[in-house]
Amino acid sequence: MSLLIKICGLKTPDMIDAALEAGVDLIGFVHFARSPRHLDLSDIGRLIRYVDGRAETVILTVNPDEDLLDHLLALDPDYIQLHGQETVERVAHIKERGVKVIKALAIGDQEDLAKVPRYADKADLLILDAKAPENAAHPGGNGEVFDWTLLKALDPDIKFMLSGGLTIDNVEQAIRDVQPFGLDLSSGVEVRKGEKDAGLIKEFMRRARA
Ligand SMILES: O=C(O)c1ccccc1NCC(=O)[C@H](O)[C@H](O)COP(=O)(O)O
Repeated sequence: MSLLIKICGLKTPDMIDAALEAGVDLIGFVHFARSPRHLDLSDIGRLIRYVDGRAETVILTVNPDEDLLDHLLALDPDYIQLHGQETVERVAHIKERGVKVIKALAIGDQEDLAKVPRYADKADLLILDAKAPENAAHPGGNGEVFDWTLLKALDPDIKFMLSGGLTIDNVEQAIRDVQPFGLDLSSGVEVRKGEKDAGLIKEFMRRARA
């Protein structure tokens, strides 16, 4: 089965077109004010309508309260991605609202693996991402790679998307070494923080699918 690939932090119809042409499966929009990829609700709604079912759509947010969740669900994304400290119970509750949930977990050391099986049982998709540096303004999208060898200790039946610092230079090695179910990336296909590049998207996808 081919790898499931998500690109996060798309902001314009042009870049959505580039991602769709390159064969990206999941298009991610960031709703987190401190991020250079942040979009307000009306822009996210407009871009979800632009995608119009040509790929699945994801709204990424961090520790959303019920009020924000109501607004996000009204935009009718395929997935909500939770990139904060949301509990397993919170994941289950959000799924009960009738949307698929992606849970991102930060992996920095062996201890971080302990929580993975519980979330894997509840979330529709799991992203294993690098821990953000201490002074980071946002918990993801920092271009940091974590030690992939940690994942050797994980139950091989757990499906996850590998994330954190993926680029055209390391994607082939990542696939070879980790053999993930999917890939998730953001800054690796940007020329500046928050600015995606069609050529990098195309080349990343070519190498990932090769
Ligand atoms: O991308 C952001 O700006 C962001 C802000 C707040 C929370 C999460 C965020 N991104 C999460 C993602 O899904 C990224 O794709 C993932 O962290 C990998 O990012 P990168 O290392 O830049 O490829």
